[in-house]
Amino acid sequence: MSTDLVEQAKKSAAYKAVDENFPESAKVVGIGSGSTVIYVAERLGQLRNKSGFVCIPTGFQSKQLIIDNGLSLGSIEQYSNIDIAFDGADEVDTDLNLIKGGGACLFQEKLVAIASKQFIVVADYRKRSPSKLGIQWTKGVPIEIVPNSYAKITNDLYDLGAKKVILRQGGSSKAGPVVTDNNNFLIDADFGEIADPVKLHTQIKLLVGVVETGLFTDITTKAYFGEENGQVGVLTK
Ligand SMILES: O=C[C@H](O)[C@H](O)[C@H](O)COP(=O)(O)O
Repeated sequence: MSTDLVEQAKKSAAYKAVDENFPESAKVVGIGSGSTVIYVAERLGQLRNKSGFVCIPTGFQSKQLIIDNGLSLGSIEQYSNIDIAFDGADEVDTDLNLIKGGGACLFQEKLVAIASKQFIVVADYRKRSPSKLGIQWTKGVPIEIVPNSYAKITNDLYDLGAKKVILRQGGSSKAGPVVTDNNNFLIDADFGEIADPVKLHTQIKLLVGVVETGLFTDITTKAYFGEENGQVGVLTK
């Protein structure tokens, strides 16, 4: 698989999503996290009226994207009504449910997403599931947790039917677990193919110590997929 092809797919999806959805009247815009949304920020930075709206970040990387592209930075505390938000996804099912959090940013992403009138997903062709979640993205559902609850939650997730539960590690970049922008830990819990994402999200969310899950259900307005052939596919409810 060519890296150039994937990169071009991300860029095409992001540019088209901005061009087709960004309202001239938008005053508050949510900016997601990850490698695809880089192109959203780039495109927004090319707009003539870029000083006419404020951008709400979903984490450290997102904040840097806003600054680097000459956009105005605001906060969710100042602006809790967002006109439109753009974000990436790790997997999108045919009902526009998502798995997010592969880059450890899911909590702030969900806060911005649910505060937005329109939530537009941008992704490359590898993220599109032919049916349910858990088919394309097999690393598990990312779950942000309060650090000292990880052992208990790990057991609880197995009780809920998880096949594999991993406390995400920093790898060669950090000895020990990944720490999120909110100073929490992340668990990746593999449930295989997810028949009912709303039910699974609810069950996990009820566990003591869980801050948020990477299952985004009933939030997405549209998803843009950069395809291998250079086209962009759009999925709408
Ligand atoms: O935590 C990270 C976010 O949920 C990202 O939006 C997601 O992982 C997709 O990222 P990318 O665009 O790099 O595939």
